[in-house]
Amino acid sequence: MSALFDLPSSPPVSRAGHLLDDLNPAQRRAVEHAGSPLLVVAGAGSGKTRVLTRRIAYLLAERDVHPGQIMAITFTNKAAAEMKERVADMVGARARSMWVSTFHSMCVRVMRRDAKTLGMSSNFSIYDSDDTRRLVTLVARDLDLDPKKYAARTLAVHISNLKNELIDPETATAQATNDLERRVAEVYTVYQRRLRESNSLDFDDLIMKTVELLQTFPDVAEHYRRRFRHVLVDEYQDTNHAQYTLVRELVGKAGGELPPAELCVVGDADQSIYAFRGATIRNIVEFERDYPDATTILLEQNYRSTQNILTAANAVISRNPNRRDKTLWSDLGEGEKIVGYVADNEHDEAAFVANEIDRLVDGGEVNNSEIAVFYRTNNQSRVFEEIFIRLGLPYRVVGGVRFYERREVRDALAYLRTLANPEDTVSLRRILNVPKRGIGDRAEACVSAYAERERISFASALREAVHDRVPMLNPRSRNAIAGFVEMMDQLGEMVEREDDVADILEAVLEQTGYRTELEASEDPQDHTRVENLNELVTVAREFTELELPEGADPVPSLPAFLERVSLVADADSIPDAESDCVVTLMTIHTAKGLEYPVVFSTGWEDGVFPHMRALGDPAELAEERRLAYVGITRAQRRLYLSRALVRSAWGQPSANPASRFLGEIPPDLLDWRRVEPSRSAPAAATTWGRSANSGSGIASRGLSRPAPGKAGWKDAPAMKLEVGDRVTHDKYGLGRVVAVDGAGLRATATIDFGGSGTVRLMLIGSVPMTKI
Ligand SMILES: Nc1ncnc2c1ncn2[C@@H]1O[C@H](COP(=O)(O)OP(=O)(O)OP(=O)(O)O)[C@@H](O)[C@H]1O
Ligand SMILES: [Mg+2]
Repeated sequence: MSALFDLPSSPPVSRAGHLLDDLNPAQRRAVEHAGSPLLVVAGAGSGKTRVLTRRIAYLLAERDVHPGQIMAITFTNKAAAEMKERVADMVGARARSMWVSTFHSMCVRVMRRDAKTLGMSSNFSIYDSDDTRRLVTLVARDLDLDPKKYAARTLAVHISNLKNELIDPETATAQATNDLERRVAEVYTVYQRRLRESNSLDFDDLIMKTVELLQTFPDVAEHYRRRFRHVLVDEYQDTNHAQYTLVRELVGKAGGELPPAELCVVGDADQSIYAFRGATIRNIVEFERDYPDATTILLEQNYRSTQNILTAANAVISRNPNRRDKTLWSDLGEGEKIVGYVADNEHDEAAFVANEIDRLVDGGEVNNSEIAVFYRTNNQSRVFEEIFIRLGLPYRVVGGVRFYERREVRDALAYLRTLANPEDTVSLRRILNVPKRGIGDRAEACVSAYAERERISFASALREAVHDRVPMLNPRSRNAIAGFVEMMDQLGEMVEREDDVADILEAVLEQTGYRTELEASEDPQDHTRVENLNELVTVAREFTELELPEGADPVPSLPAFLERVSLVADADSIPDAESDCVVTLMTIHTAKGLEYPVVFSTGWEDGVFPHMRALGDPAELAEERRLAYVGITRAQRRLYLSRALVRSAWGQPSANPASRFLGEIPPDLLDWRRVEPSRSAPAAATTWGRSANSGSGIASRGLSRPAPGKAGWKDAPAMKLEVGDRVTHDKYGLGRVVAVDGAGLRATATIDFGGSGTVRLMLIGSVPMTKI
């Protein structure tokens, strides 16, 4: 559920009063502000996105700005579509001529129009991370690099980092100071040349080339600056250097013939969670230096969450060094306590979440669509899916292995991409022998070597092969290539005629024999593949039937379709609250900007969250803590934090201590439904024990409790503790008692063990703990 673009929708707004009525004074100032660059900085849920959307409406309704003069940048395509829809609700169809999109979609649009200026053709392909890796692999192989020493994935990350910093291959080469950097620069140089020969751009190029275009060709920059008089950016804390520069170029500088465009950015440095993509809070922190006449507005009231949730979030984030402290408050009341749960293992954790969802929904408090389950990494979704399926609980997983990443779908799209852009070598080589048609690796290598030697594209080299000009090629391969080229030419005629993309796709699946081969297969997986391909045809059919926005240039459906599928991101498949009544499962990264009445945030274990990688690295740990802050602040009314004592990762059960972030939440905000049983406190097993996996061998790791009913434990006196007592525990070390509950058999103490977290322990039995 995302209630982010909640403009008043009926009746159409025409008075400023209506647009400003339900804003607080600071928000109102941000909406009304005119002239100088504007930065709105504020913590989570304080209405930043609301201000941005409302500002657009205000510009149109009250400042006579034409929709065509507005460019707004959101973090996902879905957010962009929603924002646009809301504004269209208010001002009618003319809102359609605004550009509201992600950075990437915006750049595709610019590049389609102006690629020729950079010497490229406008039918370029967009390489996603998988294509990028394939091309890097090919390049590294051609350069004879040892794949063990230089993994394609790593090289690709380095190249991406360079591009995010707008460093071109020449500069990278000149700046390289060690062996790795030199290798990276070498691969980058060839990789970039190959991209160009393939008439393709990777994701990072979309931004970098657009910057290059604007910086190298003042008349092009001038065109966009004249057009876009208002630039608005949401989630500014997650922009990288390239995106920052792009915004600067679009806005233009003071002192020129044209005054700079009005810039409005909103963000929260505490929510910067994309450093691994080069995002830097520098952009937000130094906004006032970048734009000396800037105005900054702070928002302090949070309208999303209850105070308990906010206090917990504030407590966690306040542990980060070098941050500007913010006062964020809510008048929604204290609300429920945060529920904590310590599970035996990940199955137990999932069972707890599922039962609790059942209980909340049965009780009529919320419906499924108001509930989200978060985890740190995608692979954690599986156990939830298993149990949700078993219980018949409707859900949707956002992200993970996506439809467009499936092999058969990628193959089909590679055909379409090759048809749209014959120079697209990665796509062409992918489908050259799929389905098998007798063009083996050796033949491919001969063609590739010839292409490289003659400095022609792989597609041109294939044509040369048909005319027997490629050496070392045997006649059978040559015939196979001739057959392939002829088939592609025939399909290419459909593209020239601008047939519907769905018809072209159908023709591809039939003429290549791809579908027939899968249908004839005995493997049940192949039948699923046929279904996926049929689904792709349906997507294409729907796309063809989409109504064109008013005033939009009619574009042939093939390139437009390919562009659409290239830019689909995880977050674009977030269910709509109104139409899909499902529980949403996703990573915390994907949940950025969203809000849900009930949030289950799971896997709060050191090594899981914070991620293993971050444990020894203060900068990464700070980023994980920001992620914790983002996770907590998605919750409106109820927040559950859970962890598992043992979790299987890569087939191995491993015991994880509590996430250190749990220990940073004031204990009085937490209601522990189940605590970690102390090793010899078997009562926990009888009182709460509900391990979905007991007897799975995990007990041998010494984490399970002794079987209930063993002699002796009931007779042991309960340890006497009071709030404030200091204790030392065999496992957790030093701690301080923060609460004591129950008596006799039910006596428990909640103890703050600092870095090891806050734990509620049974006091009966021989607790491995001493009062000091
Ligand atoms: N003045 C207001 N009155 C009532 N509700 C408001 C007000 N401002 C914001 N809200 C509501 O508060 C919630 C959070 O707003 P919004 O999503 O815009 O915050 P944000 O600062 O963008 O959050 P995040 O940092 O998570 O992106 C939304 O449901 C929004 O409708
Ligand atoms: Mg927001």
